[in-house]
This record gives sequence, structure tokens and C-alpha cells, in this order.
Amino acid sequence: MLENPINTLYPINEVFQTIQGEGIFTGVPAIFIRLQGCPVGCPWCDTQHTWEQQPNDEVALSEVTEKTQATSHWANATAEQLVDLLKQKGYTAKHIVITGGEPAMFDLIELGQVLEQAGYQLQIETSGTFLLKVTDATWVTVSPKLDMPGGYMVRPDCMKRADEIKYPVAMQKHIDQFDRLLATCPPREGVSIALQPISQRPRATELAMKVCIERNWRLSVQLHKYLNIE
Ligand SMILES: C[S@@+](CC[C@H](N)C(=O)[O-])C[C@H]1O[C@@H](n2cnc3c(N)ncnc32)[C@H](O)[C@@H]1O
Ligand SMILES: Nc1nc2[nH]cc(C(=O)O)c2c(=O)[nH]1
Ligand code: SF4
Ligand SMILES: [Mg+2]
Repeated sequence: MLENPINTLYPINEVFQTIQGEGIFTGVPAIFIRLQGCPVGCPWCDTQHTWEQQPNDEVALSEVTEKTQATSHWANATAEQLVDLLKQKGYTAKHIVITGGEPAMFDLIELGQVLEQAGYQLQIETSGTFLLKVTDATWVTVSPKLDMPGGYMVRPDCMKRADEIKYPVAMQKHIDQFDRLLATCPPREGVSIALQPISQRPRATELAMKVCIERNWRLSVQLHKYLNIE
């Protein structure tokens, strides 16, 4: 039995099965559930169509699950509806990535409990700027967003809960900002740290590789963009 079965509605932008292209789980077959809405405002964000949750963009769940291109259309779904959908689609992956948008704007406990009961392992991709409401078993990937236009701050409790840190970089200034974050809001001992070059820019990739080698951090290159998959 769930502790609070209240049939929370989650705003869904898209659901698809692919290969995880980022972070520690790179290469793992995964189902992505992308939630609508993010106020953080990273200028280089690759999912800007998920930022606004406009009432006029609400569509039927069947429409978002059949998307062939990125749009700002979204549909409400309960956790149970999502489990039914994954079964109906015949997806074989057992790893589910909850992303967005900023999924940590929502209470993800019920979603996590229902998906875990159905046999899935959950991962959340988050900027670390909202209080996390996830199950204990959820793998938390924090991709810290520092000094972004939305004015949100990375939370020390998110940094402590992180199972991995995956920081987007393009220039030395970003490394300096990250160093200050690590000094003031340290993650747990031994947590994996990766640098992720912003938008595959060659200079960003060179910088990320250089710093990763110096610090013994990992490189995360958004494999899906090199493979031209979702
Ligand atoms: C689109 S975000 C959604 C989840 C959450 N809002 C976050 O920022 O972690 C998913 C991941 O993509 C990364 N990302 C977004 N745009 C990117 C870009 N242009 N280049 C590299 N990484 C990017 C984010 O840093 C994050 O790790
Ligand atoms: N293949 C693939 N891997 C990903 N890892 C994180 C993604 C995201 O947008 O959160 C993502 C994505 O959009 N596609
Ligand atoms: S926090 Fe994530 S979804 Fe929001 S703007 Fe930044 S990268 Fe995009
Ligand atoms: Mg992506």
C-alpha cells in the first residue's frame, strides 16, 4: 500500500525510450519521462520548450506520447496512468529518468513509489534549486545551476542528497563558480563529479577534458547528441 495514494497529476511533456546519454548511467537503456515547467532560465538550455506550462498547450496524454518532435504541448497524467502507458508501449528498459523542465518542482514521492512497485529503478535529473521530494531509492543527479537569470540558488540539502554531480561548463568562469559551490555546499564523500561540455562546443569540451584529468573527475559528453538519438 502507498502511504498517500492521492493520485497526483504530473504535467508530462514527453515519454520515450532510448539510451541514457549523460552521467554515470551513460549507455544504460532508459525510459525518459520529461515534466513540463522550469523557472531557472539557463540561456543555453537544450529543452527551452519545457519552460512554460501554458494552459493553452495542454493536450491529451496520447498526443504527448506520440510526439515526433519537441513541442511545448503537455498533458496531465497520474503515476498509474504512466505505468499503464509504459506497459502498453512495450518498453523493455527498467531504468526510468525523470527529467524536464525542472522535475524537482513537483512532489515525486507518489510517482517514485508507484514506478518502483512496478519494478523500475528511478533517476532524477535536477538543477538542485528546489527541495527534493523523491523516494529514498531514487538516484539523484544534481546538475548545479549557478547565477542563472531565474535567480534560483543551489540548495545545500540537494548537494548532500546527490548521488552524482554533473556540472555543465563552457568557460573557466564556470569552473571557478563550481569550485566556490563545492567549498560552500560539499557533496557527500566519494560522490562522482562529472563535467558536461555545454552544447558540444569544441572549446568547452577541451576545457572539460583538461579539468577532468587534473581533478580526476569524469567527462559526460551527451552521447545521444553524438549518436543523433533522442
Ligand atoms: C534539460 S536538463 C533538465 C533537468 C534539470 N532542469 C537540470 O537542469 O538538471 C537535463 C540535463 O541537461 C543538461 N543540459 C541542458 N542544456 C544543455 C546544453 N546545452 N549542453 C549540455 N548540457 C545541457 C542540464 O545541465 C542537465 O544536466
Ligand atoms: N538520451 C538522452 N539522455 C539524456 N540524459 C539526460 C537527458 C535530459 O534531457 O535530461 C537526456 C536526453 O534527453 N536524452
Ligand atoms: S534548470 Fe534544467 S531545464 Fe531549467 S533551464 Fe536549466 S538546464 Fe534547462
Ligand atoms: Mg536532454
